[in-house]
Amino acid sequence: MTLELVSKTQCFDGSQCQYTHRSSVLDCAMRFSVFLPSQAEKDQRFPVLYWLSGLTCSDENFSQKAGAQRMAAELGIVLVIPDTSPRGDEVMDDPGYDLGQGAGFYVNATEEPWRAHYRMYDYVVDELPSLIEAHLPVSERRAICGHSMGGHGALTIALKNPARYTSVSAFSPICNPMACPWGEKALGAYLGPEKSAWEEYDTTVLMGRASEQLPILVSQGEDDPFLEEQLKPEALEAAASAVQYPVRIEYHAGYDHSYFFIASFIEQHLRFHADLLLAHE
Ligand SMILES: N[C@@H](CCC(=O)N[C@@H](CS)C(=O)NCC(=O)O)C(=O)O
Repeated sequence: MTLELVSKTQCFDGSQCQYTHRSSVLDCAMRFSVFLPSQAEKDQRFPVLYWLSGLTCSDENFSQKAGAQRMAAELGIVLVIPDTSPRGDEVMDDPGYDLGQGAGFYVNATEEPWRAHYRMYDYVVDELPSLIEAHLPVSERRAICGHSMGGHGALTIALKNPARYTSVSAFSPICNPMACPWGEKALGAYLGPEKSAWEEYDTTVLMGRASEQLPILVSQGEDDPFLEEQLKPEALEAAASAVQYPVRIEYHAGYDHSYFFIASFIEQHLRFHADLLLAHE
């Protein structure tokens, strides 16, 4: 597997980079972004925080709007920001913003016409970390965080793979995709009508099946227009309390669903992960 550097920009004495590569899992060319703290060029290996973005995003939204680089540079954490779906002319798409390209939902699709390329779960869990760990100055300590659809991705991936991550956090996650319009549309298309297949990608269900508990932090804006219909943090609270899974859910008055909210609390999330990522290094 080879990586091609497409851009490198100095930022807080480190570098903000974009790479492309051929993904064998997704069977298409993919681009992702990475922030490397300055010390990363001096033979040190750094832990990684994977960021999963939401609907309509590419690797650029978080890189350009969250303002995460200053703290990542100070803490000594590499940020890896994948795209949100397979891409390209040969990849199936949908006219809606909430299905197809930009809306991969971090699942492995089993249904036609999606199954050929839409395998974002395997891409984020296996292929991308293998690539990053083979080519960049990183350790095997990983944490994962995301927003909205990406918050759903981060939580489900961490719950299914607790040994791979030190910690997980989410901004405004889709907590119960089996019971909201975004989730019903995407899971129905990618996984088919059988709802037992959807359970594999629903945080509220996976929480009840977890054999190991990871530290979880969730931040939610109270003025988020998607809060009641799509995000349903109360379903996550109920699922967590039913199995005594200690989830820290913090509500913030006045904040909406945008990157202005993320920018306001990203330092807290980075410090939360740093405490665990750097604890046993
Ligand atoms: N109708 C909205 C829904 C999509 C949306 O709100 N996307 C969120 C994630 S769920 C986002 O991060 N948008 C990109 C941005 O704010 O930079 C749109 O088309 O932008």
